[in-house]
Amino acid sequence: MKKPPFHKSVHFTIKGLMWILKTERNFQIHIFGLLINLFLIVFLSLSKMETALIIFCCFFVLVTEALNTCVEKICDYIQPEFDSRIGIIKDLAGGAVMLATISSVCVGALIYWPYLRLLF
Ligand SMILES: Nc1ncnc2c1ncn2[C@@H]1O[C@H](COP(=O)(O)OP(=O)(O)OP(=O)(O)O)[C@@H](O)[C@H]1O
Repeated sequence: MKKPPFHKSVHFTIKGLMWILKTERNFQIHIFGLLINLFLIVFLSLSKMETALIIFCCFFVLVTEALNTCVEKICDYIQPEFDSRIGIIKDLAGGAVMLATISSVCVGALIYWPYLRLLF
């Protein structure tokens, strides 16, 4: 198959992201989390390093959620019926999102705690 030109590849990628944004509830929740973090970054005037870490963590979770959705879609395509092997593959992909979320919450707590302690 002929490789599409660069601008077409970008278009397909954006199409994929718009699809997951419209259809996947968990991805929407993580986007909401990103927006809250962007607000806090501005509101608390975080340093460059803190901002970089927070943004990296938010996108780390979004990336794992997108990959988890890919795994789920592939599984549903190749095996729509109940299959314990498919179950463990899906559970593992979901586990990856959970690990990314736990590590991101830890980083967020370490960064935000000193600011929030001063506010309250
Ligand atoms: N074909 C299947 N065979 C066996 N177990 C399955 C199958 N499909 C789903 N499961 C089980 O149900 C769980 C949820 O799967 P589902 O495809 O509904 O994901 P989901 O609810 O959209 O998950 P997420 O919240 O991560 O997006 C899986 O983690 C797995 O344990």
